Amino acid sequence: MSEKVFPKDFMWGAATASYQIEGSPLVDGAGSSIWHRFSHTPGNTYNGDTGDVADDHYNKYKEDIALMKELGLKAYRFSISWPRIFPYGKGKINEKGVDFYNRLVDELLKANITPFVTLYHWDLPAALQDLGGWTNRDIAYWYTDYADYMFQRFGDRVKNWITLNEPWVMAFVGHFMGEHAPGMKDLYASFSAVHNQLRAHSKTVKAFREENIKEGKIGITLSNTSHDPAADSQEDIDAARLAHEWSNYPLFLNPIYKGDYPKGIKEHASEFLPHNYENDLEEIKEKIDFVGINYYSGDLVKADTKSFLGGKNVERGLPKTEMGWEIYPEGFYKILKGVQEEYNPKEVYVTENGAAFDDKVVNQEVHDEKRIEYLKQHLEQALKAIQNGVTLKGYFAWSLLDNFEWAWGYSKRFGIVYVDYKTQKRIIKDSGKWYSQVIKNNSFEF
Ligand SMILES: OC[C@H]1NNC[C@@H](O)[C@@H]1O
Ligand SMILES: [Ca+2]
Repeated sequence: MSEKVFPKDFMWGAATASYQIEGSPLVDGAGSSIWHRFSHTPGNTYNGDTGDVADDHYNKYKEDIALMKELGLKAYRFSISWPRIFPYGKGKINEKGVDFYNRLVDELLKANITPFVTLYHWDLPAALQDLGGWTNRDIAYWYTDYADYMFQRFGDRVKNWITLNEPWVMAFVGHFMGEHAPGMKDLYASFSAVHNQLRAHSKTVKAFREENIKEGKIGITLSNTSHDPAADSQEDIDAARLAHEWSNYPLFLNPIYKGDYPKGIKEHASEFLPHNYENDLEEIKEKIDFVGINYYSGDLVKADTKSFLGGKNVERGLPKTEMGWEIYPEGFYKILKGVQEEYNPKEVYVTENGAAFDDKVVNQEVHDEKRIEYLKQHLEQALKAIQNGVTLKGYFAWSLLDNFEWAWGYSKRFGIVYVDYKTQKRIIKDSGKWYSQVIKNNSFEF
């Protein structure tokens, strides 16, 4: 393979999530989600933004799939909204909710685009939160029943399944920092949410195997930030390693592949792990078909006794995206290489990578050269990872469309396609045009 071309059949895609793009959160019998509640609670989101309309994808999905086809996407990663299917999380099924995803999947297949379905991208049915949500051990059963029902209804057409999106963010930004739904600030609840998400994930993998879905593959998507020691001192090196074990793929892949939490977590955070967590480790250890890696940025970690796990993030002084995240492409390589070395997954997909910049429309065009530069720098690192033994099979740009960026509302634009929220008009940005050339050439050089 020439040094700039990706392997044949490399899976080029783009990613979105239900609450961020669909709108119509309570239409056609859908139940409320914790993000509907959180965004409707004053003070929680920028400008009081909510997912009530978002990109109106619930109604415009055909137009958006035509856009994906125009871009030449091979695959599309999206999430199913659990409360559209089970308005109360369990029990009563909402056929109209199932219907929406049936129409979406059928339209994707018609356009020859491979669906990659995330079963859970944070919009938990609010009724389950009233029962404790991810801190209630029974959620492992509620989630598995929901997932298994999705396998039964869509398994004939959907072959690639992701159980959870970024369980670390759900657990800690949602239950410790309080900046995401359900808005808790409780470290014990956070580790309980980690543990119950792992239990739910592995029970679901077992149920998936029993469904015998032809050519079916199941994996998990994990968030990652490349953490380097601020100085070449043992305490900074240790702090950076601990930050890696806690906030990156090891927190979940160590239990899944090796049957226990990472060493550093057991040494420094065992008091927060649920009582008798050891009894669940054998069940959590369950083979998966691929690992989904999300990557955006890197930081430096400096030893700091006042911070959780004894480390605080400091900056390198690199250029930043609109999110204030430093642009560190080398960290992408480190994360990809690291996951292969530490757990040797059969397959790896980059399930999210992208950047928010201050996009402006000029004569119906968006000249987002910074985003093209960001994507190119990161694709160079992804190709280098493949050339160094990483079993990387595909890459999903985050995101197809500008959308609801959680607590930041609509103030941060990650799309390769611009959305004018007043008119719901879509404009393919220069980065979208560039990305369609990458797909055509299977290379970032053309
Ligand atoms: O912050 C950008 C993205 N990060 N991963 C999860 C997605 O839902 C976010 O929009
Ligand atoms: Ca097992």
